[in-house]
Amino acid sequence: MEVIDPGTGPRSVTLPARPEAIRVDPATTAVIVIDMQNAYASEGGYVDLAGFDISGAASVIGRISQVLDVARGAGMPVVFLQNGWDADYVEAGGPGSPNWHKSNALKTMRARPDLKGQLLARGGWDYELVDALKPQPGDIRVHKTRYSAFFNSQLDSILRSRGIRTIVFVGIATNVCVESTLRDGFHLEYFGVMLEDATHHLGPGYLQQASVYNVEKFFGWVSTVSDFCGAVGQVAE
Ligand SMILES: NC(=O)N/C=C\C(=O)O
Repeated sequence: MEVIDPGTGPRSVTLPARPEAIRVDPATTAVIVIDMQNAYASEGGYVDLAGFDISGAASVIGRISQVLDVARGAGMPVVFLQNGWDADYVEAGGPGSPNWHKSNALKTMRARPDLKGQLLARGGWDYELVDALKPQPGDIRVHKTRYSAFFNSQLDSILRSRGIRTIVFVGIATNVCVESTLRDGFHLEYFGVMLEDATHHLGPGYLQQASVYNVEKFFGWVSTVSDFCGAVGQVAE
C-alpha cells in the first residue's frame, strides 16, 4: 500500500485515506473548521432563509466536535474560520464586485429588506459559531470575506509561522468554502485532507460527490472521522 509522507517527524501516524494513506504529524498538521456558523448550520440562519436544505448540518456538528477533541488531545492547532463582513457590508463589495452579484446572502437581503443587516454581519447571531463548536483556549479564529479562507486573510501566515504542512478540513460547505480553501491550499503547497463525513454541501447531493471526487483525484486526500480519530487518537500531546 502506498503511503504519502509530506516529510513527517517521530510522532506521525498513518491516516487511512483515498487515493492513498497519508502520514500525519501532529507537529505539522492543523485542523481547519470552515464556517460552522449559525448562518450555515442553524435553522433561521442565512442558508436556511435562502432556501437551501440544512437538514444534514446537525450530524456534521457532532462529528466535527469529535475530531476537534482528538486533534486538541494530540496538540494539533484548531483554526475556526468565520465568513462574513462588517456591519455596514463594506467588505462585501458593491455592484463592482462579483461577490455583490453572486452572494446568496446579499441577494436574500436585497429580496427581503426586513433581513437587511442580519445575514453574515460581524457582531450578529448569524455570523457567530454554533453553540456546540465554541473555540477553546488555544484555538485560533480567523475572519474571512470570500469563499477561500486564504484570500485576504491571515490564514497562510498563521499556518506558516507554526510550521504547518498538512491541513485537515471539516465544515460547511463542501462544494464552496471547503473546496475553495483546499484548492488554494494546494496551490500554496499545503497537503489537504478532507474528512468527508465532517463536511456538508450546499445544493443537490451530487455536489458532495463531485467535491469528494475533485479532492481525491486532483487536489488532496479524502478520509473519514472514524479513521482520523482512530489514527490521531493514538497520539498524546
Ligand atoms: N461557507 C460556505 O461554503 N459558503 C457558501 C456560500 C456563501 O457563503 O454564500
